[in-house]
Amino acid sequence: MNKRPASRSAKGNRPERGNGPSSAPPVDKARLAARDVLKAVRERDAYANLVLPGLLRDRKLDTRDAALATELAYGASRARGLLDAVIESGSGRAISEIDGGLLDILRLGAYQLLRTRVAPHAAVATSVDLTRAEFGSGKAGFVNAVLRRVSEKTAGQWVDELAPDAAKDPVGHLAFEHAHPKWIAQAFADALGADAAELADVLEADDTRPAVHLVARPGEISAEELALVTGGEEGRYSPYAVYLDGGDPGKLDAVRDGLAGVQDEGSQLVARALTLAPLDGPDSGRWLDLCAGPGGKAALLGAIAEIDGAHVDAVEPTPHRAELVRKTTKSLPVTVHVVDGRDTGLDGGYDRVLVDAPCTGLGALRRRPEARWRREAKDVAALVSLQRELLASALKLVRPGGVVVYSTCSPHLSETVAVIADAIRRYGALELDTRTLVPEVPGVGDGPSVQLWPHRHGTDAMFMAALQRPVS
Ligand SMILES: C[S@@+](CC[C@H](N)C(=O)[O-])C[C@H]1O[C@@H](n2cnc3c(N)ncnc32)[C@H](O)[C@@H]1O
Repeated sequence: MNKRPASRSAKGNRPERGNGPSSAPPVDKARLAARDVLKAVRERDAYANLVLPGLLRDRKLDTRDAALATELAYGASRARGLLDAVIESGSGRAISEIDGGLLDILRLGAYQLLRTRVAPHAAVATSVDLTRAEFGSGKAGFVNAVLRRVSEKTAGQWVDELAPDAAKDPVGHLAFEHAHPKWIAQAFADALGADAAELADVLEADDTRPAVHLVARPGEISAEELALVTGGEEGRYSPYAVYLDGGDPGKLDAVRDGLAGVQDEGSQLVARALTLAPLDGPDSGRWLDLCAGPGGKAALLGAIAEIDGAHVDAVEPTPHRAELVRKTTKSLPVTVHVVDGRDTGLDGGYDRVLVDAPCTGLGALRRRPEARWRREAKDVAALVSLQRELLASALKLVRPGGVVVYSTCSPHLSETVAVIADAIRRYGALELDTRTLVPEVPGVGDGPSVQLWPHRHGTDAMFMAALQRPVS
């Protein structure tokens, strides 16, 4: 099991009183913030990465406390399945029998014990303090007893004791060890195919905080200039990408002024591939983004369209997401349509159509800490039928000889190659060698489609395939 980077011990964290009895001992700000994130995720299905930043701001946590709160909140959210198995074993109770408020604290404590270098006594003591402050001494005794039992074994020993047998169920074993639901680990193994030996690396990459990727808007600023003004590093693959080590990209002048945006390099490659795809016949400049919200790819397509003298119609049925597309594409040759991509009412004849389909998002789990425990295998079927309908609609809207690029931020085979195979069978679309549209990127699979991976490329696990509508 991987060890997280050093986290500071409880000592030195500035204490704060919880909501409990005034005689309760103080609890530190960072752990209280992390606990409140776990609580929001559990009680109101909140997204950890949306709750935490506001909370850090409102409570004015200093840099060190904010870093610890982030590490604990995100880490415990990601590792939930593993932590719960250990807590069940340590408490002798099913998770469903443990009060939710105590469970948040136990998860936080177990995470510190198993996956950080926080001193065990500090992990236990701060959890007990937090419990006593909020729930009283009786419950604090329970938390103390459970965490002491958790601390009796290392992470590796817990895995040896609780994970499925590696010889009989290798995927189940790795899934447990790397804190992923087995169905997701299996989906990754299926997509890796002959390279399934890389499964541990993919799972590990999901637990690694991704670098911030910026996109330098073509026509506004070059990646070289953006790297210079931000102190970042030019991307390896996309000519528009710049990597940042950290910090708040929203505070960068280039982002505030609209010269650059935050966008995973894989997404940049997808939008660019659409503009590079060979057409049968001339490009009249009619481009369509059929699933545009919140507008990351539409903005890059719009910027390239401006240079190429083209125009982008951007479709998004959800009004508030359509508004986001409008904001990101302001002053670009992009028209937003708040309609369903399956029935747009738009005139066909487009040269290039992007279907960046709604999907399980399994390829972007590193960005959404709790997402892996929220998604269920049964979600896939409904998404696949929507994906097929959207791709069918795109193939009607594109002109003969025009190109549709279908993409997902998921490597799940049902959402990727199976959707493409279905479209080829039903509509006679011709599949292009999509690898030629990302010529600088190695290791994208055996083709004709392209699969990117976080552990190989540092991008989200984006899939893309280019289909051409036959001329006759
Ligand atoms: C993966 S996101 C697209 C991300 C976007 N291309 C970007 O780069 O920012 C999928 C989008 O499809 C939208 N969507 C869902 N159902 C749709 C439908 N029936 N027609 C068109 N878009 C749909 C979702 O609201 C969501 O905004």
